[in-house]
Amino acid sequence: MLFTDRPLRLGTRGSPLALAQAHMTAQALRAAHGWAMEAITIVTVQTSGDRIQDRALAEIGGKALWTKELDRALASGQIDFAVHSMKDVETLRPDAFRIAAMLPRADVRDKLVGVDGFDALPANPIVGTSSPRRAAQVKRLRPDATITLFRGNVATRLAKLAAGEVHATLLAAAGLDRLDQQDVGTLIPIETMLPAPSQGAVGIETLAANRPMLAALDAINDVDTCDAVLAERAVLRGLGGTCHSPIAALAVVDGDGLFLRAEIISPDGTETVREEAHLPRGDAAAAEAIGRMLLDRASPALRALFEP
Ligand SMILES: NCc1[nH]cc(CCC(=O)O)c1CC(=O)O
Repeated sequence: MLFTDRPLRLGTRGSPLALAQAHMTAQALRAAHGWAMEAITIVTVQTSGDRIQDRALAEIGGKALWTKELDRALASGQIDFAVHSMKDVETLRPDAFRIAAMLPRADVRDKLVGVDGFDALPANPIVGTSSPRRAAQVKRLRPDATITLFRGNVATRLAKLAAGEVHATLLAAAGLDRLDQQDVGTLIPIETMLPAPSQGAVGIETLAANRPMLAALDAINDVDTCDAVLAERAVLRGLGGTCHSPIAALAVVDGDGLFLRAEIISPDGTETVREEAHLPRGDAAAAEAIGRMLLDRASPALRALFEP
């Protein structure tokens, strides 16, 4: 039985990927609780990140580009819960909100789209990405590459590639899979490109005070995904980093604990600092310490990228 006398309103961004993730979330909840189709209504909310398409997000510098408007809708009661790509959620969230569940994580890897591999790129290739992490990792592999700013949703980026604006671009396998475009691009091994913290994870947020909603969401929480993603986000916190910093981190469940890999990379790709560690699950302090260790071992120039 639904705990309200009206449908629950699930807030999401309006991009095709966000909508696909919202439908997955609604489906998981209906299946877990035996709810009817009508039990959940999807409400789209435009975010600042969706609206601003012509500048690098790192340049805008504003926080919470993908979450602010959804937060407001949650706080004002326009929606009951919200779905996010965890990769786009800031590491420090207001106390009033709670990430109550994560769906089982999808493929965490990046894909190279446009050519079959980095070796197949021509000399002095042009690669489109707006991710500082991907840009730095590409420069590490191909110092002759020029990075060009590439924003917009997955379809927009694929159209720019098809129009010949760049030789290649990078996209998350998770996003392509959820858009039913699993044939696009070539998977890059994590040893070559360690993914962004939280890549491939979908999080569902509600108000910390909304107990029935928290309980309903708990039924669809994937604990392994949640523990891994929380550790990756703790590394980010330890570094003082944001999604605008060249940081990669991936935790995977390993026996009773987690195996965590993390790296920071200079924008020109010439300096990489890496750490690997086995951690207990739920030990945020240990994961934050990995972030600080990376900084301690970085050159002053690289460290400066993380100073507020
Ligand atoms: N920054 C945009 C964004 N946020 C989440 C994903 C993909 C899905 C995911 O990582 O869960 C993407 C697109 C991309 O990086 O290709």
